Amino acid sequence: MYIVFEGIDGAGKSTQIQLLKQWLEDNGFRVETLVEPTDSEVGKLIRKILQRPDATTDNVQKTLGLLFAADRMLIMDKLEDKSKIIISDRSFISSLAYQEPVDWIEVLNKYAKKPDLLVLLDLDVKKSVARTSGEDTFENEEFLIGVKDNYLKLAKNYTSEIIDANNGVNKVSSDIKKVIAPYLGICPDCIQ
Ligand SMILES: Nc1ncnc2c1ncn2[C@@H]1O[C@H](COP(=O)(O)OP(=O)(O)O)[C@@H](O)[C@H]1O
Ligand SMILES: Cc1cn([C@H]2C[C@H](O)[C@@H](COP(=O)(O)OP(=O)(O)O)O2)c(=O)[nH]c1=O
Repeated sequence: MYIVFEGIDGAGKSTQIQLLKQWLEDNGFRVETLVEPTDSEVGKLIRKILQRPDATTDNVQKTLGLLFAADRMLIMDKLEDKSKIIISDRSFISSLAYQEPVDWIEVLNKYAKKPDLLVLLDLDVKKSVARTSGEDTFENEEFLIGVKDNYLKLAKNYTSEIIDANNGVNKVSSDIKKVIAPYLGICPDCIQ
């Protein structure tokens, strides 16, 4: 099963993926976690470009769209592993939410694997900006308001669960477990 966590910067993806991984392993599942951008040569270049002051300009955004698509091709084989649950921190859906024009981004990601389940952590933009160091020029309110709206529209195109990420860590984690349990045959009532 390929599960993708999405959400704006600082939504709690990394935090929740670690908690979910531990819980699934405690329930007897084998789990592998991935992150986009990856730690490949392409991913490293992306992280460098993200810190440019002009990262949100049209041309740099189009460059990033190309690079993100190239970067994720390097992990496509890992997503086919049926022996474990793959949980990814971001996916091509991030490109559809952050970059534009969407029709071009869709073509670039034609060969990207679609998730069996999209978990969208929906966080207020003000909390996102407060939580992130503001390193990447993406982490500004006006830009992230658009990204948040894009995610809510995109979620309708996939098997998805939208989680209120404004709650405390444990409440968010419990909400995630409750919605994921049925997909994996775990009894929801067994969850604290
Ligand atoms: N539910 C939460 N409430 C308050 N702070 C949180 C919550 N979840 C995560 N954080 C904090 O917000 C920051 C971003 O969390 P992180 O899991 O790295 O988000 P993401 O991976 O989506 O960027 C971290 O400092 C983390 O400790
Ligand atoms: C994977 C991906 C990420 N991004 C953006 C989202 C983030 O701002 C940044 C990735 O940095 P990241 O370290 O993932 O930030 P965070 O975990 O706080 O979201 O790149 C895109 O714009 N398109 C993409 O396809």
